[in-house]
Amino acid sequence: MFDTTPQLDCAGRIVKLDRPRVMGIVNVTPDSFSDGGAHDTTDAAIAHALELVAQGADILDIGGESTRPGAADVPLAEELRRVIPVIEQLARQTDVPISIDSCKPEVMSAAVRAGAGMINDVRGLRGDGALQAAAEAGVPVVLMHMLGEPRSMQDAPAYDDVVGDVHRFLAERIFAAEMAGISKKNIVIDPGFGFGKTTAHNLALLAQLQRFSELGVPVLAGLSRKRSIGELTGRERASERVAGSVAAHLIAAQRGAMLLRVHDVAAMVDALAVWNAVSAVALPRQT
Ligand SMILES: Nc1nc2ncc(COP(=O)(O)OP(=O)(O)O)nc2c(=O)[nH]1
Repeated sequence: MFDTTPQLDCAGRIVKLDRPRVMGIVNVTPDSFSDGGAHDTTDAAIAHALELVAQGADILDIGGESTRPGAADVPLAEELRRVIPVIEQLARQTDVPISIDSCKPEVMSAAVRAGAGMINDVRGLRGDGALQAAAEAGVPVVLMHMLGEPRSMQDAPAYDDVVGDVHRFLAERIFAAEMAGISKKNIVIDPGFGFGKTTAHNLALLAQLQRFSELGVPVLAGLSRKRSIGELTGRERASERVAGSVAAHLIAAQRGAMLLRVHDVAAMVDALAVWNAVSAVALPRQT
């Protein structure tokens, strides 16, 4: 019997989308908003990545440049220095698919050559050469919505209709990716929580997340430890936003998200264990 379950083929490493999957965040940066400096050497990043695998991560997302509001650009050579050794060594130590979180086409290409099987671009492949690099890499891509640039995106974000505007943007990026030769089965979309959005905007996007599944590709949600979670819970410190982040990602899963991008993998895996068990319960037929 042919298995028709959707899946992502990440350079031979398969992510089955039969249930929400957990993407573990590995920031090889000194300044990431919630864990900057914690894993910013090759050895520390690899150790952290393997810990996330042990906690149940289905994908690892390796990033060498912070995208937090106000973040400075990282030069190409420095970003390559940060992420490529991690990906090369990690790919030999785990079978878990590896995603590269970068906007630079040269980093995307080098990362895939080094063993990455997914490209995650917070700019939705809008950079010069990014679509071509991703098409040539032939791996799944995550297209995310961002309003403006990290430096200024949170200054005063405004939309006529945030859900409609983000929906249109992502539909356009899917079209652009397909025109560049990227197969639709290799496309994931992401509304970009916190990337040029107020908490009200993020709540509208989460409340109506189901609408994005209309675009016919898997949806990724990334709310982990973000400022909006802090505002809603009163948790000033990012590391104290685990429960709020898990709650938000469960709501995202309930509204169609198939990939959940989180720092706190063990907590998310436990929450999904309960969610999956309830989802598997056969409901009495409505008479
Ligand atoms: N697809 C996707 N990628 C992302 N990359 C980075 C961040 C920001 O989180 P983090 O990586 O923890 O922080 P920083 O960018 O400061 O390293 N959020 C997303 C997201 O929501 N979706």
